[in-house]
Amino acid sequence: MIRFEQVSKVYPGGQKALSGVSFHLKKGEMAFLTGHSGAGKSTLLKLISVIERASAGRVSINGHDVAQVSPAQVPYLRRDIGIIFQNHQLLMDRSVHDNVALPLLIEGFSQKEINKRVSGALDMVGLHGKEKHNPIMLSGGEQQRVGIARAIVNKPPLILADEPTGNLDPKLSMDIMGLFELLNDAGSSVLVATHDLGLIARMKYRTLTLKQGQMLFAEEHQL
Ligand SMILES: Nc1ncnc2c1ncn2[C@@H]1O[C@H](COP(=O)(O)OP(=O)(O)OP(=O)(O)O)[C@@H](O)[C@H]1O
Repeated sequence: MIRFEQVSKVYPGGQKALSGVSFHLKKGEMAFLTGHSGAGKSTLLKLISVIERASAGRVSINGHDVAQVSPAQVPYLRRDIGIIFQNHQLLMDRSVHDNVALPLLIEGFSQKEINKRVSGALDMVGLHGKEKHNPIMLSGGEQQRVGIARAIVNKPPLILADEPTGNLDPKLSMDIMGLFELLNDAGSSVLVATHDLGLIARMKYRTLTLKQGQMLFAEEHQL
């Protein structure tokens, strides 16, 4: 599904974020991505979602080299990726319903289908009944869950989550991880970047570890 071959990223200004990173996330696999603050986790997710481009090496999704994807094609590639950002990136002047509906509107679903799916996604993240609220009226953890509902509402084949449980208490964190497991069981590939070693320890998934931009462990089966 996702393959990195000797990928490096240097930001304009010379900040080296990734060096010679190689790994393969298989179709239907769920894995964690960990490492200290600044190790390059967000950068790695941004290269997959083509928010940033690699400085060297090859990033491919389903066998397609993303370097060949033109800026005009990027939105089509992103339709298949549910991205959960650290800072939610919600539209604060729109309702919770409108925020979650966004990926479905872009795909041209009918209003009836949109309402059904939005309601289902909000149920899944425990925000039933908050449709009409404005995100500004919600707590940080609730806003995070709106971002999660938006990322999963169109059941994308790939889910990328950057610290998805950062603002959530342990119970809610496990519920959200359970939700990712459900989506994984239904066929989505899932990559979760997190500092939360406790969370990783509780769940038996492969862990990709970054240290100062280099991949330390990317074994196929690490239990
Ligand atoms: N847009 C940018 N411009 C310049 N440098 C950047 C940019 N984004 C990230 N960096 C740098 O790249 C390195 C890796 O950052 P990245 O955000 O990928 O780390 P991270 O592992 O996700 O950290 P955190 O856990 O704190 O979110 C850091 O040294 C950071 O300062």
